[in-house]
Amino acid sequence: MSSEKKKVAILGGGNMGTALAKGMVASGKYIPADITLTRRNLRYLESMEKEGFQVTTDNAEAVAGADIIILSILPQQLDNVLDTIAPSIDPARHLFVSIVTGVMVEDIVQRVGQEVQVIRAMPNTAIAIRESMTCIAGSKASEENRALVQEIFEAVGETVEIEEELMTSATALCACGIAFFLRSIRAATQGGTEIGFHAADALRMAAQTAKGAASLLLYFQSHPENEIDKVTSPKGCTIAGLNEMEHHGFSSAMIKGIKTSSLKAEQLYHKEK
Ligand SMILES: NC(=O)C1=CN([C@@H]2O[C@H](COP(=O)(O)OP(=O)(O)OC[C@H]3O[C@@H](n4cnc5c(N)ncnc54)[C@H](OP(=O)(O)O)[C@@H]3O)[C@@H](O)[C@H]2O)C=CC1
Ligand SMILES: O=C(O)[C@@H]1CCC=N1
Repeated sequence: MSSEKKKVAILGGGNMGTALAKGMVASGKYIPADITLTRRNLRYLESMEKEGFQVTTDNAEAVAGADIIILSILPQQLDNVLDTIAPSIDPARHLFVSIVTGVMVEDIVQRVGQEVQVIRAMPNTAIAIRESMTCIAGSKASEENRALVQEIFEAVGETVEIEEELMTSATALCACGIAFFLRSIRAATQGGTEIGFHAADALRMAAQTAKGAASLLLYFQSHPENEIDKVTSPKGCTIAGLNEMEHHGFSSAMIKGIKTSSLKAEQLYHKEK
């Protein structure tokens, strides 16, 4: 069966669940009626319902009507949801995709049955505009199901297949990474405002500059230092500013932040057990 024909239940229609649903529809491979979103407070899904998505508070009912179940609740909400849906799971039909941070495939199958196929995916919020970097791990799933999940996420951005043991690292680098790069754009905006631009103009200028920097790397497939070397004129203002940032720990702060996020991601589910 091709992915277009599959019915999807997204359990946890919050930030990621709704962004993923919108991205899937924007890809043209799904229509809103194919996708059911669940959450306890349906008031927040009214706009999705108006767009034609199915919405319900009943996770078991959503599972019963779907082929692909996407877990998009918080780590601390997972056990409760899995226990509720366990009786409705048909391992021959259902494919589970978990985007829940810090939860291993083994954690899920231990709760719902070893025969259930589970693939982990770690997208980021750019999935809403089909620009996600999604890391996928599911070496125990069938090739057909892995291809299916890859197809879903390739329609909403770039994908890379990784070993599951690297999933928390992927979370820090790519999912949390959106916030890290956004904060650096905000900082650039603050600098731009201090040197003369209105904040809104500075933000637009900084965001397009950041997009240009990332695009250079992706287009030329080059190393950042190659591109930096082209900007830093001898005795110039770029190297003066860059070195000042490094004296204040710019690279070090990013590296330490990513390591801290990765450690935290690892503890989100297991620490509370
Ligand atoms: N935000 C991000 O950038 C990324 C997040 N992730 C992971 O994705 C998952 C979701 O994150 P995010 O969307 O940001 O979190 P949100 O808190 O925005 O979404 C979680 C949703 O789950 C719903 N929920 C809670 N309990 C239940 C339940 N029993 N049944 C159905 N729905 C329920 C909540 O709604 P209500 O309270 O109304 O029930 C809420 O809307 C997390 O595990 C996170 O770690 C992964 C990649 C990126
Ligand atoms: O902050 C979090 O825990 C989630 C996981 C990755 C992005 N947001």
